[in-house]
Amino acid sequence: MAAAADPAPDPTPAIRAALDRLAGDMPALGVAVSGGGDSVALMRIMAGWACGRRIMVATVDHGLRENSTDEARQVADMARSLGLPHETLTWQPDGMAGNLMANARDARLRLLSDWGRRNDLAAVALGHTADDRAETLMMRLARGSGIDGLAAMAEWRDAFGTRWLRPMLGAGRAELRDWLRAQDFAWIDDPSNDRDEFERVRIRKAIAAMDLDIAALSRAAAHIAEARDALSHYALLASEDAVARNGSLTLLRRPLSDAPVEIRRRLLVATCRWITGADYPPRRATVLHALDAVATGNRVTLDGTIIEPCGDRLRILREPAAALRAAPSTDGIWDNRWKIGGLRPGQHVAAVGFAPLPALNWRLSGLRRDEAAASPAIWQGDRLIAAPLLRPCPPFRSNPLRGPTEFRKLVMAH
Ligand SMILES: Nc1ncnc2c1ncn2[C@@H]1O[C@H](COP(=O)(O)OP(=O)(O)OP(=O)(O)O)[C@@H](O)[C@H]1O
Repeated sequence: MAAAADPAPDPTPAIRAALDRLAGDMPALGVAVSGGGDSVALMRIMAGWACGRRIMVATVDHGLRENSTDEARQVADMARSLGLPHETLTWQPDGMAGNLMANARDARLRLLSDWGRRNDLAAVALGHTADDRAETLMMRLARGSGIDGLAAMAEWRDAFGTRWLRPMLGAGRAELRDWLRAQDFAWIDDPSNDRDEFERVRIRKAIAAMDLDIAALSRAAAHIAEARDALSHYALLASEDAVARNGSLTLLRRPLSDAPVEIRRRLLVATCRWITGADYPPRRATVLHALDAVATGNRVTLDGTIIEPCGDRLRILREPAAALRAAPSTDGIWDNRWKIGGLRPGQHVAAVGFAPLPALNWRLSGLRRDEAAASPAIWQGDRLIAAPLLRPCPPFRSNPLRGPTEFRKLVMAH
């Protein structure tokens, strides 16, 4: 008599435990489901785990494959059968410039993030697995990435204004598919997962050819992530005296210059992102170059900011040229830095600029000239109505979008 095949191991208890750890007290959560095996498994596991929590499902239709609309509909049907509300979010690529996959991923995260905000979701869960983490680690090793890159895929991350959760990093892709098969649950196979022109597919095949242990690679990435978190804590300590004012930041030079280069790099990146609101850090080589210049007492520009040694301090402010390039705003959110209240129809926010400064007597504001030039002003056509940072002018109100808490978050960001 043939021996009965071993039942597929059940990956769900570990994933439910990860969900408890990452999202235990969140009342409402989203799950992003492409229809592939991993995210379908996650949706099914979350439906069973919900226990009174509101779980919503979204699929992004990139329109990049012929049947993408039909696939989104299939996911909607699966969600409905689990009693979960589903929404399809449509991406309209504006041209095909740049790296299509990276553009599609960023667009996907932005659409999902807006969806999460509209629906009051505390976080959105993604279906990345131990295989994804292992592949990312290998890709980044091959590119010579720094520690943040090698920390490949954390269990949670804040980006695009949303908290993303990855509760399945402890589970393997094959294990999840075995589980789905054993339960008779369907999923959609994406043919591009087999196309050699994608770096990830080539790496996946290389890992298989070398018979590398996915779980061990994934654990290595987790260890690197722990080391990265320790560095972030050290950086936070070195920046304890940071002062945020009028959209600029001042750091003490001493703890900075005494710190190892990686700590200084992390601080400069956090500072830059705090000022500009950029989703991604400036390139490593550019940051290291800026650090060298600053160490020798020079003023440099970095990614739309000015970094300036000033006695025992380092000041980082918005570069006026970058502020002048920022799109004029009619809703009050300007240059990804300021929220201006009290705008009337026909008025917009744009940089103060240099020309009108004498009329505003900017010296009374205590701001420096370049700081004043990069600050927000209310314009009617080409007439400057008010510059709230230079002189308070009700009914206009100005609030920076980020304060000291956001700075600390950015130092710890991954
Ligand atoms: N089109 C999409 N719509 C919604 N979520 C998506 C979409 N594509 C990817 N995701 C989310 O991002 C995660 C990682 O994306 P990735 O491209 O690695 O997955 P995938 O190959 O599409 O398949 P799978 O769903 O099996 O993870 C997915 O698990 C899913 O949570």
